[in-house]
Order: sequence, then structure tokens, then C-alpha cells
Amino acid sequence: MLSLDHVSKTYQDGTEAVRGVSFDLQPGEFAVVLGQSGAGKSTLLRCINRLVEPTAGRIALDGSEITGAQPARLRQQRRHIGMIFQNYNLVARSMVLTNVLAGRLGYTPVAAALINHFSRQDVAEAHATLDRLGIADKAHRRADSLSGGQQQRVGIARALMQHPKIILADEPVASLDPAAAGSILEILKDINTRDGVTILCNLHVPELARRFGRRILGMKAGKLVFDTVPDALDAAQIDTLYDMPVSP
Ligand SMILES: Nc1ncnc2c1ncn2[C@@H]1O[C@H](COP(=O)(O)OP(=O)(O)OP(=O)(O)O)[C@@H](O)[C@H]1O
Repeated sequence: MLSLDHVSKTYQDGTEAVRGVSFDLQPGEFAVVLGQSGAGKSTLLRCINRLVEPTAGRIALDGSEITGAQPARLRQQRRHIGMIFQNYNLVARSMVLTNVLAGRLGYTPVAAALINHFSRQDVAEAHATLDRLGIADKAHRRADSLSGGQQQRVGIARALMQHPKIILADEPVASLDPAAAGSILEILKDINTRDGVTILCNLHVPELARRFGRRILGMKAGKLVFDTVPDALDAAQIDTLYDMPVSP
């Protein structure tokens, strides 16, 4: 469903953050990109929805090319791609419900979106989604009054409102304590298995990658260095990703 063909990104200062990355994801996969800080994971994920413009290569979603898409088509393609961020990317001073409804913007006429006018159906769905994620009672709170784990649930609810085919999760638990991290990844797993949404998730902790990923893509210095399944991931492979050994 997602296809990357020799994707590269060189930033203006000459940093080669992503170097010739190719892989395909099948519908319903839960794939983790594992690598240390600076490996290029975030740049890679952002290339997929063109928050970062790749400098070379081709990216396609369900056969429709994202690279080179004109703005109107790109907007349409982005509807299908939910994104979750390490720092949640919520509008801090806005209500939780407003943040969640932002996930419908890609489907809302511009004039209505400008005045934050959403259909009753969208509002009902936003409440139901918050309920599913266990924070129904927070709908009318300011986003920045929530804990980190709760804010990430709002980020996930916003992504779900897009009815995405795929969710890109960029270090979604890096700012959370282990318990909150586990519950956020459980939520992503549930969305993957129950809703069939494909997940591509950046992580830097091997143990979490092993626990939640059903496929693990190892990334180092902008390149994919392995593509494996958790049971086959060994200590030597993990050590290749990190400058300091992390395995016993
Ligand atoms: N806007 C930018 N301009 C120049 N270089 C950048 C830019 N953004 C990232 N980089 C560099 O690109 C490389 C890859 O960064 P990236 O953030 O993609 O890695 P990462 O694996 O996601 O790490 P982290 O988890 O710390 O964000 C790093 O060397 C980083 O310094």
C-alpha cells in the first residue's frame, strides 16, 4: 500500500539525512523504524507526507504517486495519512475537541474550516473517538492542561478523524514514562488490528520495537540497514544501529 523507491533527502546545509531508502508496506502491517537519534527516521517519515520534500526517489500510496503531486492532489492524499508527533503538535490553548476536529479539516470546505464549523456528525464522531481512547471527560478542557499521555491520545484521536489508511507515528512515546508509553503503543496496536490501519512508527528503544513491531526496519546514518521480524532481530543487528552497544 505504501511504496518507497530510492528516497533521499539532503538538507540545504548538505546533511544527507535519508540516503536511497526503498521498502514496501503491505496493508495492515505494523512496521517500526528503529534507529538512534539522528539516524534520519523523522526525516524519512516526513518525506512520506511531504512535510519534508524528498530530494530524490518516488513515494506512492496505493499506486498513487505522492512525490510530484500538485497541491490539490497532495491535499487529497494527505487525508489518508494520519500523523502523530513526539511533541503531540496540538494547539495548546484550544479545546481538546477542537484539536480532534482538526482531523476533519481535509474533508471540510475551506470556508467552513476557517470558522471552525464542523458537521454534527463530525462532532459526534470526535466525542466517540475520545471515548474510545478513554478521555471522553476531557473534551472541553484546554489541550495543554492534559498530561503527556492524554495529549498523545488527543493526537491519535485527531489522526483517527481522518479515517486514515496509514498512520505515521514519529517517536510517539519518546516524551512519556514507560507506563504511558506502553498504553499509547497498545492503542496503536488496537487501531492496527481492529481497524486494519497500517502503522509506520519510529522508535529508538529496541525493546519497544520488539514488543510492538511486527516488522522492524533498522536505520543508520540515513540508510536502511536491515528489514526483519522481531523474532529474528538479534543483539548484533541492534548493536549495528547504535554507536554505543545497547544489548547485553
Ligand atoms: N531542517 C534540517 N536542516 C538540516 N539538517 C537537518 C534538519 N532536520 C534534521 N537534520 C539533520 O538530519 C539528520 C537526521 O535527522 P532526523 O531528525 O531525521 O533523525 P532522527 O533519527 O529522527 O533523530 P531524532 O529522533 O533525534 O529526531 C540529523 O543529522 C539532523 O541533524
